[in-house]
Amino acid sequence: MTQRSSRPSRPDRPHPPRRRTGPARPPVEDPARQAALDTLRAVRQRDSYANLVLPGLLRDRRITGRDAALATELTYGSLRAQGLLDAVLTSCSDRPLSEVDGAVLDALRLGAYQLLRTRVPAHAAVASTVDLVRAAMGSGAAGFANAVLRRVTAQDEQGWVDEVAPDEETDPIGYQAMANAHPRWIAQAFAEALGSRGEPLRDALVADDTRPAVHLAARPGQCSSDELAAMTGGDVAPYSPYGVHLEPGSGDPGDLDAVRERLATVQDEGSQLCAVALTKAPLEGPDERWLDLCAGPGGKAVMLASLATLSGASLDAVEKAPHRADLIRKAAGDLPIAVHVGDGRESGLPAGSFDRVLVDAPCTGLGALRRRPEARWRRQPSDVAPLARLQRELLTAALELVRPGGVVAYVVCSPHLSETVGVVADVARRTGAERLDTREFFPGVPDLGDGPQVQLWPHLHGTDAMFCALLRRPA
Ligand SMILES: C[S@@+](CC[C@H](N)C(=O)[O-])C[C@H]1O[C@@H](n2cnc3c(N)ncnc32)[C@H](O)[C@@H]1O
Repeated sequence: MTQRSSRPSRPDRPHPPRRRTGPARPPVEDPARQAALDTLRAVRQRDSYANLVLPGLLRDRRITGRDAALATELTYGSLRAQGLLDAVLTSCSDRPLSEVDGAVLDALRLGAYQLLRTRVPAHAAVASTVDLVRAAMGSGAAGFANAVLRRVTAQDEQGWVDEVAPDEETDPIGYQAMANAHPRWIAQAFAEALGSRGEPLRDALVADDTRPAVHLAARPGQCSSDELAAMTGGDVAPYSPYGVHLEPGSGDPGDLDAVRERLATVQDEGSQLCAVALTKAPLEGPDERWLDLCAGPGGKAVMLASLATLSGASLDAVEKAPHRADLIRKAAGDLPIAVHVGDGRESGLPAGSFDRVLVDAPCTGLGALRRRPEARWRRQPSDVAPLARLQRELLTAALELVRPGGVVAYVVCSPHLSETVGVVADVARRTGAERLDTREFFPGVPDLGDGPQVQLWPHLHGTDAMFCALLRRPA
């Protein structure tokens, strides 16, 4: 049980300034924090993706080495932890954060993150944040930031969690959600998928809150995982026959020779396993035509096309968004992939004409939150139902496009039951498709539960939380 700390009496809560006071100073000499702050602003104002904005900023400003590493840690960390940071900052401010200027709030989050979750000394975290605020907003805002952050220093992270989280005994999911900086509804969805509220949920949320390794996939037929590991200094992955892991923060993997020369792609090991599983299910009769029904930007299509080429099959790829179809063509290079721009639900491709079909359906992406720092606070519970409807329709279309006896892999990067077993059970019932024991096609991978589907987890497998179910169209 969590003991709630009795809070020491505090000085009056600081009031945020209503408007700028005093002249702004020239930019501070703190390129790492300035880059982090500018990225937070882009994410807040323009709904940008931090992992697209920050690398560009670092490149343009020629920020490298330790400064680049610090900027990355502070940016991604502040975004991941936003809900927890905001709960703490709310406790330290006399008015709702919605009334605090957005630029000041970005800086406060950056400062609070340093205080609660890094080893940056408290005085440096406060002073550097106050400098950033002064440079951008003037001395009134700087005074407000200083007062709020000084109050944050009153406790460490655990102390604040005990204060702002729901009681662990009466609301274990709410407590774990706050302690591990996840929205409650996502922690609830994880708990339902895990069938547990206790240790497994905590382990899953902790792993989801940790910066992941970069995963590479050696291109089948071009390079082995041993060769790729030797070329990149990485480690051969534990489960995927093509996988290599690189340390988190090993730089932009797009700069690696192996990636530039198309010997490897950047791809989560879980995605590799799902694509390979589709190719392993036994088939009676021809095995010549494969289809990727939701293919952009082409990660799994490249893996499938490489394997298809080795086994004498061909790959068609459907993608609804034209710019993502272009990405497939670009990723394919000289691999023969027939790319079709269109809706997978009515692709116009002949029914019953494919031997294997992948449906890597659009989803909430709750399984890849560790790779998209801001995503967990953007997604809403109301996103789930329309996606689940689309997923059912796409899976139904796939079972029409595959020939009798052919195999469909339904894959999502989410453990949410409405997107996973809910979709598969419903479509299998309505179409009469046979659900295969998918675990057989993930050889050597432990902790796959009772089947027949496979749910991977960051805390168990070191992969994104990918879901995969193989179905066979009745002969
Ligand atoms: C999860 S992503 C696929 C990732 C891809 N398989 C890979 O490994 O790189 C889902 C893709 O489906 C596309 N999509 C969304 N609705 C679609 C539809 N109705 N038909 C076909 N593609 C669709 C999205 O644009 C997105 O590119």
